[in-house]
Amino acid sequence: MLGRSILRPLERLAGAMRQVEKGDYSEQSLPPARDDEIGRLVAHFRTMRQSVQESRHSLEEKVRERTEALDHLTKTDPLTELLNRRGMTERLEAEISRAGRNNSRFGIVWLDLDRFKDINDQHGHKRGDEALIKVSRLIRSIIRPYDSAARWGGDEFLMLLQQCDGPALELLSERIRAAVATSCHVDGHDGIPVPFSISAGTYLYDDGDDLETILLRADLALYEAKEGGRNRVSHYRQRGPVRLQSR
Ligand SMILES: Nc1nc2c(ncn2[C@@H]2O[C@H](COP(=O)(O)OP(=O)(O)OP(=O)(O)O)[C@@H](O)[C@H]2O)c(=O)[nH]1
Repeated sequence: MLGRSILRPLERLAGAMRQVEKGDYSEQSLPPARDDEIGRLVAHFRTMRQSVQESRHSLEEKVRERTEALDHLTKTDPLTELLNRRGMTERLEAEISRAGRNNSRFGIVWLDLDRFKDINDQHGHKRGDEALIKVSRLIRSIIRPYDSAARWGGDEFLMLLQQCDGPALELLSERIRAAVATSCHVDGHDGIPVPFSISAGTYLYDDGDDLETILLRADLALYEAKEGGRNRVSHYRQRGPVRLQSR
């Protein structure tokens, strides 16, 4: 009698508690509802289990949100809010394996402000920062929604253009160069606008390329654009030397 009415219900309740301890909030076979102390104990347990489950869920949700925010921060450049080098490296690596799987191609534009040191030296670091922000906004307004842009460091920007071919890469990089040259400036002394320009090197992914090769070749093209006189875009050609594209 004592066993059936008291000990067995208490054993079932203890079993249900152990389940909750293990993180299992499913409806355990609790003793049936009854109007006595055991029944009230079971009812309290149900309420407590629900409240523990809700708190845990909300805590997990907060941790997930914070982790996402932190992840975003570690991959974002604070000045321009573009990706930083780390964020872009991750995208590039993902794109390289996607291109390998799908036999698709993508393009890289490596862009660098021309004589940026002079802007800093003559008009101040704040104006230099403004120039970087202007370039970043312009890039964002020109690339397509599924492309990515990063501030690679200092006055260098890197763009990843998905599903790209040679003509599209040339068109887009040239559009960015021309837009900076015609519409970007910093406010110089006495409010006189001081225009500035960028140089860019491009590279189109080829089968089997790794990250290092891609970056090296885009950088080589950029170097050629600088050597060629700046305010120009140079395209690295597969199986051949870099050829300069004139303005
Ligand atoms: N305002 C500002 N300047 C920066 C920042 N990061 C790097 N720089 C400056 O960017 C300049 C980069 O100049 P360089 O790459 O050496 O060369 P450049 O003057 O742009 O000349 P070319 O690239 O040869 O055309 C340096 O003076 C850095 O101090 C930044 O966050 N803000």
